[in-house]
Amino acid sequence: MATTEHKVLIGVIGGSGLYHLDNLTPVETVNPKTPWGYPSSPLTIMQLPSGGKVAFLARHGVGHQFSPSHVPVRANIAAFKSIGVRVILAFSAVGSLREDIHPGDFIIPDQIIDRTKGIRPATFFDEGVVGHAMFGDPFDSELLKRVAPLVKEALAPKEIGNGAGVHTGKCVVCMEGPAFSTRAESNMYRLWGGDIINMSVLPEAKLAREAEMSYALVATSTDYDAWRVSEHPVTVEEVVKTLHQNANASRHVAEHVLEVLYPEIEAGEVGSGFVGTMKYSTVTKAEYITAEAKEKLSWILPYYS
Ligand SMILES: CSC[C@H]1O[C@H](OP(=O)(O)O)[C@H](O)[C@@H]1O
Ligand SMILES: Nc1ncnc2[nH]cnc12
Repeated sequence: MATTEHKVLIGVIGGSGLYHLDNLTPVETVNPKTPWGYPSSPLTIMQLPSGGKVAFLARHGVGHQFSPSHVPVRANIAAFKSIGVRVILAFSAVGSLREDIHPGDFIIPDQIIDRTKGIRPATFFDEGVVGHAMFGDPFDSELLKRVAPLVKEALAPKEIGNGAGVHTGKCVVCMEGPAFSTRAESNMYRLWGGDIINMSVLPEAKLAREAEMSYALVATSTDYDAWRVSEHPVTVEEVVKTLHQNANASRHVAEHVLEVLYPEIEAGEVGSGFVGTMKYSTVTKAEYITAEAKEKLSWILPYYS
C-alpha cells in the first residue's frame, strides 16, 4: 500500500494539455506500485491555498507517452484509492458533436456511450471475485450538482473565462482511437444522442465506481470533430491549439472547484454516496473468494483486507 503523511481527499486527473497544476503548491510525490502496475505518472500531492491536499496525476504520463488505449487506468484508480482519495475530478479534451458547444466551452456530462473496442482492461472484478457495479448514472449525480455551478463561477470573470460557455446534462461518447472518427461515425454519434466525444472517460469512470469513489468529468471542447460539412475534420494541431488557449482557464477551474469542495468532502456532505455499494454488487460466494483476489481488492475496497 502507498503511504503519505498527508490527508488527501481529492484526486485530479489532468488530460491532454494539462500535465501539471502549477498554480498549486507541491508538497510530496508518491509513486505506488499497485497490483495493476504503476500509475501513468507519479501522484503529486498539492496544497490548496486553504491548506487541503489533493493529488494530481497526468493521464497520459507527463510526457504524454500513453495512448488512450494503453493508459494504466486500474493502477491510476488503485493508486488514488490507496492514499485515501474519495473524489476524482477528471479533466478531458473533447470534440463537440453539437453546433452550440463551441471550442473553448466547458462541459460537465452526465451520460456516456461506450464505443471502446474491448481491448482496455475495464474492471477490478475479472478474477477471483465477480461483481457487477451499478452504472446507469455513470457520474456521481450529487457531485455534478456541486461541480457545475463552481465551474461557471470560476469562468465568470471575462479575463479568465473569455466568454466560454458551460454545458450540463450532456452525453459523452468514448471512442477507442487513437485515430479520430470518420465523418460517418461522427454523424452516427449525433443521431445516437452524443454531444461530445473523447477517448478517455472509459474505463476511468467505471473503475472509479468499482472502487466506490465519486467521479466527475470536466471536459473542454477543442474542435467540432468530423461532422461539419463545411469544415475539414479534426486534426491534433487544432486540438492542441485550443488546449493551449484554455490551459489557464482549466487551472483556474480546478483551483476554484477544489477549494470549495474540499471542506464539503471532508465533512462527508459530498463524495461518499458510493461507499459500501460494491458489497451488494458482488455475487461470488465468500468461500470461493481466493486469498489472492482479496489481497488485490484490498487496494480499492478496505473490507477485503
Ligand atoms: C490529443 S487529441 C485526443 C486525446 O485528447 C483527449 O485526451 P484526454 O481525455 O486525456 O484529455 C482524448 O480523450 C484523446 O485521448
Ligand atoms: N474529436 C475528438 N475525438 C475524440 N477525442 C477527442 N479529443 C479532443 N477532440 C477529440
